[in-house]
Amino acid sequence: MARAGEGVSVTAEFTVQPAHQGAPGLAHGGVLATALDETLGSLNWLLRTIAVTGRLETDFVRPVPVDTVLHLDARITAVHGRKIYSTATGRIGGPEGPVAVRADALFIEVKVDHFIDNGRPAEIQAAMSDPDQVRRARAFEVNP
Ligand SMILES: CCCCCCCC(=O)SCCNC(=O)CCNC(=O)[C@H](O)C(C)(C)COP(=O)(O)OP(=O)(O)OC[C@H]1O[C@@H](n2cnc3c(N)ncnc32)[C@H](O)[C@@H]1OP(=O)(O)O
Repeated sequence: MARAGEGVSVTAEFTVQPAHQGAPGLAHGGVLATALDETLGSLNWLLRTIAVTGRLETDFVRPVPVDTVLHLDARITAVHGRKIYSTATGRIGGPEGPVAVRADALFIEVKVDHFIDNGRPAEIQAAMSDPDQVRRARAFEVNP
């Protein structure tokens, strides 16, 4: 779940499942990076801008055990032309708990052609014939 906050910021929660393990009992770093990327990416939806991740710099500060709820907090730090700079933290033990992961990101605004030109034709066709498909696949509600 993601919740829109003051300014252009979001909070989200991600629960680490057994399928997300890297080392036994611990979250894989790539999965945690994905949780950060998804949370940061949802900021662009609030800007109503289509953008893709250009750069994602991740710090892994503490190991994150399976069943942990990662409390994510992301915000836009700057927008310059097509470049959207943002930053996020993931805390454990509660929204005010210690930081386990953090990331700085640069998203680049793209035209919808980016996906039409580069995506696989079958999925592009399916998305074109049912525009709500993407919304359902990425289903999150803002401040439900
Ligand atoms: C609608 C659903 C969206 C869901 C998104 C979910 C998030 C994701 O996982 S996205 C998938 C992962 N990301 C990708 O696949 C992106 C792949 N990369 C690309 O397609 C291209 O490199 C792309 C579009 C980012 C940039 O290419 P292009 O449009 O030619 O822009 P380009 O002119 O090179 O760069 C624009 C500016 O960004 C800067 N920039 C681009 N990439 C980077 C980078 N990695 N690091 C730093 N700066 C960068 C450039 O220096 C340039 O800056 P300036 O305007 O100051 O000169």
